[in-house]
Amino acid sequence: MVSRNRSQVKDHLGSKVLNHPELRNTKATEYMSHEEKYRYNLSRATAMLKLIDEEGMDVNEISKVMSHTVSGFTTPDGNPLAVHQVMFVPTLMNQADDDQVSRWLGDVFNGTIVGTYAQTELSHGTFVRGLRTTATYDPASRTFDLHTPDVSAAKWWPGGLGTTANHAVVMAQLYTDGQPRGIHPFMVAIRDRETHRPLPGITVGEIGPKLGQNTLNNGYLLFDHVKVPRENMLMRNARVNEDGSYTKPSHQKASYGTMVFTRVAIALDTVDALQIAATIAARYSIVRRQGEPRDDGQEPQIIDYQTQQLKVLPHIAACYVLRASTARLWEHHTHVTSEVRGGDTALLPELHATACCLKALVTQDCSEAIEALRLSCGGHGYMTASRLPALYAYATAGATYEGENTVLLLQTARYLVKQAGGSHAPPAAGSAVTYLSRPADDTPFAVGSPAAYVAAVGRVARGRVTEVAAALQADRQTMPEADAWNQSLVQLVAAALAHGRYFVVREFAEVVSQQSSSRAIQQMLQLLFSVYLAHAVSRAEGDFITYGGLTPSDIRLNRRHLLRLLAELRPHMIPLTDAFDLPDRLINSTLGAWDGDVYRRMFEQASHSPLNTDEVPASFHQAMLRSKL
Ligand SMILES: CCCCCCCCCCCCC/C=C/C(=O)SCCNC(=O)CCNC(=O)[C@H](O)C(C)(C)COP(=O)(O)OP(=O)(O)OC[C@H]1O[C@@H](n2cnc3c(N)ncnc32)[C@H](O)[C@@H]1OP(=O)(O)O
Ligand SMILES: Cc1cc2nc3c(=O)[nH]c(=O)nc-3n(C[C@H](O)[C@H](O)[C@H](O)COP(=O)(O)OP(=O)(O)OC[C@H]3O[C@@H](n4cnc5c(N)ncnc54)[C@H](O)[C@@H]3O)c2cc1C
Repeated sequence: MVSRNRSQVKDHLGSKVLNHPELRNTKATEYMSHEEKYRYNLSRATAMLKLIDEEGMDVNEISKVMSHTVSGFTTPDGNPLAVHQVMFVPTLMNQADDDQVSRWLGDVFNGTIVGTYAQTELSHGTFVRGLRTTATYDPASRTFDLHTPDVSAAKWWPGGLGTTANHAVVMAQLYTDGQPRGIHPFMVAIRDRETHRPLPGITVGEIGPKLGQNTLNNGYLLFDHVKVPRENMLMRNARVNEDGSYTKPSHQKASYGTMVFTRVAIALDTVDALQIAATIAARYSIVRRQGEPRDDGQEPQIIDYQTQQLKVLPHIAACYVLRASTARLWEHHTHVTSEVRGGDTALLPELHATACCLKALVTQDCSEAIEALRLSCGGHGYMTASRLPALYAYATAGATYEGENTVLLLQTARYLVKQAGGSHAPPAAGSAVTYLSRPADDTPFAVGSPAAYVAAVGRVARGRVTEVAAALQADRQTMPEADAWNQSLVQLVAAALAHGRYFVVREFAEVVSQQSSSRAIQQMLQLLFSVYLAHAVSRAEGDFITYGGLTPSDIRLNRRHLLRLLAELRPHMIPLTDAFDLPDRLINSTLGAWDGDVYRRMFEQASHSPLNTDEVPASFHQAMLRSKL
């Protein structure tokens, strides 16, 4: 199929998904049991998978179908096949060798093999080198023995593992020739393909309810000396030969590639959730009137309160700014992955550093923003039917999975301090860290000049990174490395976030400067950028004084400037969120429908409460009257 651009894909999806015979009719899932919800979400996830197959979509198209905008409609409680699609299949494509790909991929695509990515264990998630599931090679039988030494080493969390998958890519400590070789991926059958019963030696099940995403079907998995053929170790990178000899991968962390891809996908996708939340809050803030009537006799629309503008409008600007940088990261990932497949891993360290940093920055910003948007809807934002709680649950999961955010920011910081100290290979042309080896940009700060703001954001990043690099270097002279690192953790995290912010604003500056199709669009992008920048300064005033070259007077001016910009943006709020092009059925919120008919929808959803079926529910007689006796 010919590759389509973003909006064509959206239109195409709009008709394909919203009119699909197995997907178009939705049910409210709030009152379903855990099992019913799972069945409902699984059957819709399966229909979606078939659609992807029928359409022959490429990875970019699949990323749109899997995006939260669409998957929130197809699988509102979490997609039990998400990890199959986003992690299991990409792991096979990138880490299995050609023979293995041809052996498995047919069955993956015809739906016989359904998989998960089983890495995290009960006692280890972050510290991957500490995983304790073992895979010990026996040259005599040419098999690996997969084993869980005790319950704390049980795999715990993999999505779809609970009751959906029949295979898993298992990350385990490889032992061969009597030597530990580190973490490697193994393709393991965990359930019978026909009966779906767990295979001998396998203990598997679902882990239980969570904050949200309850049909992701997260599971546990234990191995009791399960034999796996040699050919099931994924061998594109490292190899174990028949005699047990070991060939190292071309890059020490080659087997971490799936995590890099998924971090990039999560960063891109969490912006989708923010767009939905921003649309809901914007529409509600227009419809909702409350307060002392004004001269026209009407109570004010809540968006006309300055405080409400601050709660809502900067997050609309963030949707535009974060969308640009995450889309850029996605393209960059595609480029670096093809280089790596060709054997050139030079760009991998920086891709890893950028993916870690953006995944963390975006999920942190978006979950904080969605919570602010929920609060901006007052009491009604607390209702499930507003959709805001589920959007929050989705975004905040992204702050933990695929690398807990603090841990990921420390990975970025590690790269940055090495760059600042010159102890890493110099950055390639076009690198995002060249600013660290150049003099600081001394463009004077001026309220109203985006370029001056971008320069200040750059000075904050540079100042943060060089300061913590120097502190770390000094501490290293007097204490062990681990203690020196620990002394600087908080500042390292702040430095990585500041670097991420600089990356984001530079990318958007480029988008604004390259936009040439319409003057009006360029002006609107400039206004959005100004709001984002002024808000970024207002969130980190101390940093901008300490490192950014701003004076207390600049800070005061920026506060006023931000409020003026918000008033300027306010009339454009609805067109700017309409431009996300989200049909009501995809938004699925009582507060966020296009027609603004909020109160009727709220009543309508209340009518679904099973407690309203009878005037007096049976429970009253069973529980309350009895307790009076
Ligand atoms: C198709 C798109 C659709 C969009 C839809 C999106 C929907 C989203 C739904 C997805 C559902 C997600 C489900 C969630 C799944 C999971 O959570 S899977 C489990 C994920 N787990 C983690 O992320 C664990 C985090 N921990 C780590 O990654 C690592 O342990 C660590 C913190 C990076 C440390 O690793 P370790 O091996 O201990 O590192 P060191 O030995 O200390 O070495 C550090 C050096 O290695 C370099 N490095 C580390 N990682 C990478 C990498 N991935 N690539 C390249 N290089 C790497 C690092 O930079 C250091 O280099 P040097 O400084 O040069 O030494
Ligand atoms: C919804 C969901 C889905 C998931 N899906 C999967 C899946 O499909 N497959 C899979 O394998 N896993 C999955 N996971 C697991 C997930 O990847 C881990 O939970 C995540 O990587 C965090 O690891 P952890 O739980 O060990 O956190 P911990 O590392 O225990 O974090 C606890 C605290 O310790 C801090 N901390 C830990 N180490 C350091 C350090 N070195 N320096 C500073 N602070 C540190 C953290 O910052 C955090 O504050 C999923 C998790 C969730 C919530």
